[in-house]
Amino acid sequence: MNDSLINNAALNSLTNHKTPQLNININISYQQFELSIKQSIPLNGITGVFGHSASGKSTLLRAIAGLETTLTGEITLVDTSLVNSEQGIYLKPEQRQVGLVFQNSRLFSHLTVLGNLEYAVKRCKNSRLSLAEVIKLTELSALLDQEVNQLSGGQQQRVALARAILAEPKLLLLDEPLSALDRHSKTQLLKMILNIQKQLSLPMLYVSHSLDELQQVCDTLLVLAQGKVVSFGNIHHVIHQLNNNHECDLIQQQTSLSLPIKTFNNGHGLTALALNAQQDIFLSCDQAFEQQTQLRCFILASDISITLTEPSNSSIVNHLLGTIKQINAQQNNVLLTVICGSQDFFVTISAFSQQKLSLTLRQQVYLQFKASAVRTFIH
Ligand SMILES: Nc1ncnc2c1ncn2[C@@H]1O[C@H](COP(=O)(O)OP(=O)(O)OP(=O)(O)O)[C@@H](O)[C@H]1O
Repeated sequence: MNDSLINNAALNSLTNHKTPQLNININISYQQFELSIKQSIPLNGITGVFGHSASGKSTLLRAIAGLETTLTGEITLVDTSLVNSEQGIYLKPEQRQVGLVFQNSRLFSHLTVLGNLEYAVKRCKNSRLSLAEVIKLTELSALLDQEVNQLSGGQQQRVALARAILAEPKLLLLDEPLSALDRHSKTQLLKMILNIQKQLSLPMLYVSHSLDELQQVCDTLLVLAQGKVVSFGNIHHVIHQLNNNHECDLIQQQTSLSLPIKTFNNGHGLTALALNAQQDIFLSCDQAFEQQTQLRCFILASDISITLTEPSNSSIVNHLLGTIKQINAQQNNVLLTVICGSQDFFVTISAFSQQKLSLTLRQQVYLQFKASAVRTFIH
């Protein structure tokens, strides 16, 4: 494990003792693969689980859900011991109060939507949530009489989500729930998942290959490589740490932001986000921003360029004054970390341009990027 990538300050604030935790300390050995995870995860909001293929993401979720029988160690969910191999504790999946939604929805194909949901209600021992409430949250009221095999992939995933929620889990595990869907359905379901998380205060662990998806909905990110944790903490901090991690080669280098919306529409189709008291960031306006006060967005490091003087005759709308904090050589490119106010921005330029502009540490520069370079995945 690369300890330098674990963001200790962020970790301490996240693992505040008042927040209930999922404590994991487990080993799983397959012939060709070993998973070795020791991590406390605060049970608030959505925690993303990210990593290359075969890094152990699904194995971790399966271990928490009780579907991996060969593990040793401990898993504690709040104050319930799910696994303690020394004490011989190994709760069955149905005893864990952990819900699981997979990539394919695994519904009962011989039942209608309502039949699938009623089955979940019958199996649930609690009754905090009403069926009507869950149908509303998952927007299934128009589909109740339909056979599930007549539904689209996105509709089936909504039924799977509803069924998992109806079991009233303490933790919901989502394993690539959107990977088979088109972008429109992904956006719709991501919004729904966010809303459900907030309405029910239901903590979630969300596995995805797509950093764009995770960046939009997760508060915390856990990054795995070869069965081990390489990074954990606040989503923006972790993404920024990964920018400088050559070995991982996991992400497109980027600046990840959550910013307040200052002006929804400036009259020219641009939305202004408040970076700080002096500086705004403009992006193309979307009707959905009108409902929001805060926006998650990201800017690829390759979409930002550097000038030494403030551009006054440019069509590019975003110009930010900043100071070079770090210069990281990467083959023919350099990754610059430039601090603007208190926000780090990441910029890749060619080594040739760095030489041409004689860029050095602590130098003041202007960053420039188009409104269209400020990206959002869902609104
Ligand atoms: N039952 C098993 N027996 C042997 N090896 C297994 C078993 N289950 C998983 N593995 C191995 O464990 C490794 C991790 O698999 P896992 O499915 O957890 O990865 P992942 O990060 O979820 O990958 P992907 O993103 O491709 O779904 C893989 O090399 C896989 O072959």
